[in-house]
Amino acid sequence: MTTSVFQTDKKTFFDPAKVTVFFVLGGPGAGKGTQCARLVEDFGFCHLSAGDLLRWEQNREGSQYGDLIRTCIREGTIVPMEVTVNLLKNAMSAAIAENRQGDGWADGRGRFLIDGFPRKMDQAEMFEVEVCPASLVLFFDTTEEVMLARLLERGKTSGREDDNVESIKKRFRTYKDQTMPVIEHYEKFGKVAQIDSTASIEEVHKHASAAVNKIFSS
Ligand SMILES: Nc1ncnc2c1ncn2[C@@H]1O[C@H](COP(=O)(O)OP(=O)(O)O)[C@@H](O)[C@H]1O
Ligand SMILES: O=c1ccn([C@@H]2O[C@H](COP(=O)(O)OP(=O)(O)O)[C@@H](O)[C@H]2O)c(=O)[nH]1
Repeated sequence: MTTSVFQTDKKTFFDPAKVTVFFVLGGPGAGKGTQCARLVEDFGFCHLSAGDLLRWEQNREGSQYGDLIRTCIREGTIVPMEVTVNLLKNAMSAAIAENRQGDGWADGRGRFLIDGFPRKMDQAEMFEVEVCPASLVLFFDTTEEVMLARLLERGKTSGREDDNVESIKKRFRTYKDQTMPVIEHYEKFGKVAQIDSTASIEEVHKHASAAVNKIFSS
């Protein structure tokens, strides 16, 4: 059976006013996923990686988007926003319906780290209209040299089709052209915490955790 990712239509199954969202951005291999895992331990976030959701949809039996997603990921381009935003919405609804326990999850509330999203201005706009505004963008920043080395190392075991030099170069280009303007947009609103992710995992985590704490204690 072919089921659509658009099952929530335009409605969300949760109260956006009760939801706290942090976007997590940075170049490919900057350390977004690694830091999200640590922040989940600290703050009880639900970590949703847009890339992981797309890979899941790509492999889902009956998905009409499998080929489209596979091509975009290999070419380092961005999957049309409707697909990604709806996957995120569905995953957020499911997390809230799970009745999670812990910090910030009582009474239909939820805390989300949305990792690797929004990668392009149109996605940011659609998410803010259809779901909710983000409280903060955690921006993990390092050099292409560092990211390349990390991705090639990760590629030895990740099994990801895009952890190879050719795809990585294309992802760097997309990041510069499409994602940097998103970060610049949020900077204008004072909503970016820029963290140098060249340092050790522990050191980067200290800064990320402090940035999140600042929001929750304000
Ligand atoms: N601060 C760090 N120092 C060294 N290696 C790191 C650091 N952060 C992440 N890594 C490693 O770099 C690779 C890419 O990190 P990952 O979190 O998957 O990046 P992203 O989600 O931004 O693509 C992984 O293999 C990870 O273990
Ligand atoms: O909102 C998103 C997030 C990811 N992707 C695609 O998924 C790939 C992998 O993204 P992920 O965040 O998993 O990896 P990263 O490149 O940050 O390591 C990207 O290059 C894009 O092709 C996308 O189209 N839209």
